[in-house]
Amino acid sequence: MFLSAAGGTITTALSALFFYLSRNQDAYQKLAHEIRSNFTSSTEIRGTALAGCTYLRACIDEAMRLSPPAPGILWRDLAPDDDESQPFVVDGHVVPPHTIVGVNTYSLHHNEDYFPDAFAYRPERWLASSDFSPEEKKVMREAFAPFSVGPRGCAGKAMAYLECSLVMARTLWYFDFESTAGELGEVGAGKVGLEDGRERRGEFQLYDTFSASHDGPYLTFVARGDFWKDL
Ligand code: HEM
Repeated sequence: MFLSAAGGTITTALSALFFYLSRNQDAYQKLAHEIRSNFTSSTEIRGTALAGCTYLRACIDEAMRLSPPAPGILWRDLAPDDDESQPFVVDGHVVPPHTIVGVNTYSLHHNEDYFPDAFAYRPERWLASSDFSPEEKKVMREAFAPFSVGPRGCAGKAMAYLECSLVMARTLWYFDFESTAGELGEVGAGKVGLEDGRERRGEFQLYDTFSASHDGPYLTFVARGDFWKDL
């Protein structure tokens, strides 16, 4: 359980992050600038300085919003020791005993009522300084649930953010990257002619098994000067 919770989810989160950054130059340039101006050597890329990279966090959250590593429905019902003499009420609806209920995370994250411009990769929506109103930001924050919520939510959330942050920040320290030329560079992307809902080229495609699986992305990395010699 621990390995499957930690491994598949992290690889999907990182793959989605690389995919969206390779296709959104504005976000890529802002993130590369944040990493390359906040640190003076690769060994500094850790701890509170890394946690303080707000654009990096926004990029990670926006990738997990668009392509949540656990994209399906996390079913719930009353626990055996819950008091069934009291009605189980969800958002004003009485749910009869022994009924399972759940919310699909992919749908939640693409609901225009919660996320304006829901299919666009816009890390700015997570920044304090963004154009979104405080009310819009509050709604988005509350509707964002890649790790689920409550007592059965993800036990590894902090580690997940640390892993994603470290991998992306250190990659951008040592390399530039872009989508690989030709057909391989399109692996993982939506395409006209695929099944309904999979036609958006800019969207990283997920296949919901127990946790999500995916294809690609294939990227080409170019070393930045001589920095790689520290490795
Ligand atoms: C981006 C990465 C990750 C995402 C999106 C994610 C997402 C989730 C979600 C949605 C659940 C709730 C499942 C449910 O309610 O049925 C969960 C549970 C869990 N996660 Fe993660 N996870 C991630 C990384 C990790 C890592 C790195 C670890 C461990 C180091 C981990 C350990 C766990 C464990 C142990 C549970 C079960 C908690 C419980 O049932 O009490 N996860 N995760």
